[in-house]
Amino acid sequence: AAPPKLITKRSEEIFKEAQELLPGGVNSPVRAFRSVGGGPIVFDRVKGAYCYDVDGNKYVDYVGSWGPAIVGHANDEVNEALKAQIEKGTSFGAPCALENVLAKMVIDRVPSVEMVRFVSSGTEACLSVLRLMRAYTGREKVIKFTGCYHGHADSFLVKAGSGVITLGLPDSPGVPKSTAAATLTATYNDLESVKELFAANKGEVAGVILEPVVGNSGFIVPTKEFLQGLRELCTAEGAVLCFDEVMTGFRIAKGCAQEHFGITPDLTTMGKVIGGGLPVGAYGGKKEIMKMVAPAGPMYQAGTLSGNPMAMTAGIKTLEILARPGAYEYLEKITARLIDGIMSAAREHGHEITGGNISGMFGFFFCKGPVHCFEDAMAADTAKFARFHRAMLEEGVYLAPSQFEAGFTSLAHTDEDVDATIAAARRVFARI
Ligand SMILES: Cc1ncc(COP(=O)(O)O)c(CN[C@@H](CN)CCC(=O)O)c1O
Repeated sequence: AAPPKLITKRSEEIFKEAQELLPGGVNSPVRAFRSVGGGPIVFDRVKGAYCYDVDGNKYVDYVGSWGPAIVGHANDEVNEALKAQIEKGTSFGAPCALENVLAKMVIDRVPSVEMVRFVSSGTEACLSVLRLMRAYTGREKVIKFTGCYHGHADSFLVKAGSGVITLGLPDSPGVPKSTAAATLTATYNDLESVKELFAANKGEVAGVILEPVVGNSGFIVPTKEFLQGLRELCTAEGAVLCFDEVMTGFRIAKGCAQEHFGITPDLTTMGKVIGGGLPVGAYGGKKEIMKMVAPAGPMYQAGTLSGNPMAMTAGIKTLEILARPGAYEYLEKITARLIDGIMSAAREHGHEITGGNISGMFGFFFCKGPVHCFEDAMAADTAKFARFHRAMLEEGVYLAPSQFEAGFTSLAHTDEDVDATIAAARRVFARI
């Protein structure tokens, strides 16, 4: 059957103008659709599981603003709470009780986090935690993993995963060689590669940072042995273990990926979900380490809008909704059905595919698999992914515009949405 005709005239006009105003026409690279081709869809509004573009088209949205929209876009309860707060002002630049409320909710849910500092993005949380690892240990080197992305601070743009890899730039221009030199890169799910780095840099490694479930090379799950091994290695080497839970936090489980796998990091970074769609990042962990942070301790870190009452309000309401009975069971049920349906549809039409989900985070690769690390993910047929992405847009399904990104569901996605998506995938796999 011929694909439905998708009218995107207004999107094209707006994006054309944007390209004269914003680098690449966007304020974040992945939004430009460069790795899937075709022009991006310009959103007019979002609600629940759906996004609506400026040409009046409606899509089931599996990006959800890259994670924050876990209780559904423009959730009525979140909006009500924000409307009430806005009357009291959007930013104080002074202490506010709401910061204590969200901090207590985070600390209650994540036992390894005894103290937390709010910032305004995941990048800010990760660059702060890097400085904290170094301040706490007095060491300078850090170990990260190929294909993991921790925001765009200089030290992390060394074989970063999201964005940089999608744009095919393994190292970003502008990152000083001296800075990059202090970042060691290992292979995900490969404990030997980490041991080698520790051995080659004896006593110099401040810490190890990783995505405890990778979302920035596509969806890649760690083995429990890998996480357990990292935990033991860091303890033995006197290095700090940091889980970057900006994407996995409060999505993989109520207590984050660290609860799901039963492994306890020393520090955790968070973002996305805890802002409920407003700008929030956070880093936290053992009091002994967090007490290094100014003004309690000597490590400086600050932010004008850190902990602002609007962002705290959205985060508080979002975590409240997620704490209701059955929330995570629901995310697991609909997301497992979605990814199983997509993979069955692919196989029915002879397409190689591998993938999976944990709770409301999922992903798939167009290759035989299994995919244990970024190097494995590079086998994926990205040209096929691009065709699939565009064809699914024509069917009214909005997927992450890169093979090297994960997908996200929400409490607003229904069985009907999932069934419609699987039916669309079946039609598309028959013709791509
Ligand atoms: C594990 C992890 N750590 C840190 C970050 C950076 O967070 P932000 O600075 O974008 O809030 C992210 C941001 N994720 C990307 C999605 N690949 C955000 C989308 C974008 O870059 O536009 C992340 O996934």
